[in-house]
Amino acid sequence: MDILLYDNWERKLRSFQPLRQDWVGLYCCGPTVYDYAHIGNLRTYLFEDVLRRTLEFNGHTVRHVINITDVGHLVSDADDGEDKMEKGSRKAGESAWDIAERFTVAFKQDLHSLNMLPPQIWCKATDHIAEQIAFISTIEEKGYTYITADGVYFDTSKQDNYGYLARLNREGQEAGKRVALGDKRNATDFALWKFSPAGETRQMEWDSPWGRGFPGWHIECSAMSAKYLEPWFDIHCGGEDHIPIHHTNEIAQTEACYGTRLANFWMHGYFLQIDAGKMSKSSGDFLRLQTLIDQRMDPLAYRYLCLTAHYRSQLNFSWEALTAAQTALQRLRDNYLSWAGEADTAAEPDAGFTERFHTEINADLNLPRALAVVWELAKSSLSPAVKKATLDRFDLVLGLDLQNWQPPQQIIPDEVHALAERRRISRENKNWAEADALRNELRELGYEVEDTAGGMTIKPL
Ligand SMILES: Nc1ncnc2c1ncn2[C@@H]1O[C@H](COP(=O)(O)OP(=O)(O)OP(=O)(O)O)[C@@H](O)[C@H]1O
Ligand SMILES: [Zn+2]
Repeated sequence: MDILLYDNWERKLRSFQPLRQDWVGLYCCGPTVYDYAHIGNLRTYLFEDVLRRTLEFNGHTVRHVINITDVGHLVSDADDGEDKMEKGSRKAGESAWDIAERFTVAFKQDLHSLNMLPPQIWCKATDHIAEQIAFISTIEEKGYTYITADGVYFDTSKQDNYGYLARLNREGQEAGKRVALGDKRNATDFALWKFSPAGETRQMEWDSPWGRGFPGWHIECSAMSAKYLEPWFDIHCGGEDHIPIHHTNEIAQTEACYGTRLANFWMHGYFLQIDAGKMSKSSGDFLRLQTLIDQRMDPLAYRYLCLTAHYRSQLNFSWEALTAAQTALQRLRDNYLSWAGEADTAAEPDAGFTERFHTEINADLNLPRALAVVWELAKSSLSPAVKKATLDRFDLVLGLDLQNWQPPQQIIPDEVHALAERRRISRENKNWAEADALRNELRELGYEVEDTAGGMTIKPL
């Protein structure tokens, strides 16, 4: 079945055809690890996870790469200001290397809690300084760079189609920003390598042919995607904010270096909003996955919530919407569990429902409509065994981990524990009448004690 995906380069739905027979290259711009990820960032990774699962559902083998930006992403996307890592390090009172490690671990844990498939390749910017320097050297040899007092810059006027992804109006930008150009030749020029500030030692800095310093933010993605995929690969993803600067500049670099525009498809996840504004790490006021868990929300309820909105529309977060998602997820789990309990034989997924679900996910990941198919399946008159088998198949894409869900263990009140303990002591003292009376008292409270070789267990009746 054809897969239609919205390609932001051509600004239209295109039929997806892999560039190679053996794998599909999928590169997703990763987090800048100066703080915890917020649930907005995680929405983008959830969209990418569903994309990967959809490709796999269609029989493709995906080579999925996520990078970790642990150096070079400046506070301003216009290559000004402090490195977010150095700033985060000061705020946390820890070294930049330590916060990078700590927030990378936390990020991977978040992906795991949301049941995202780990990429085959994780790669971090600071492990690939040599590759980035080599990349810049090639661009320099090809005549696309110039050097200013603070770094090596990419001269965007050398490329006729610079900014095509974002449909940038370059003349307008030049006119508007001329005053703030500094040493840059064009408003859209960007840093490939920044020099360490004179007289200062940064925590993260390296020698290079141009001087001691650190790579610009965009070069890591061009260098690492070429290394782990190819200079020209299938699908490149990120959040919608990456379109005008980060992805535009990645394309410029790769085109200058290899003469290809990096990826065949450019796909972007739209923002999670809060109070009608973008949820943002830099604003300091954001919700983490842990914040939701602290409010007794299941991380997979957030996954469900994200599935209810198309990735190309913004989603406004509210606690009401999350609670509704948690209720819906729980209903689905209860349904699934009851089918699993009734199904005495294994069955094949229903072909008609599977085809409809497949059609929706292949229509540019229309998960809201795919979820509607799920609920129709739940209400259908199919046998429990077939419903379960069909939903198992769908869950390969939904990623709600239905198979592994267990009803939470009931919490046994202290009073019941205390009675059971008294009964244990009565038995130890061979006071059988008292032990029996206590057993009856426990039954009246709705609990059964069982004496086992290893002690006793208490179960609700
Ligand atoms: N509110 C949001 N909703 C969805 N995706 C987002 C949101 N904010 C950022 N993203 C995406 O999350 C991914 C990780 O971004 P990154 O860690 O670089 O965030 P950041 O730019 O440092 O943080 P912020 O923009 O929140 O200050 C990127 O693909 C980015 O486009
Ligand atoms: Zn990137």
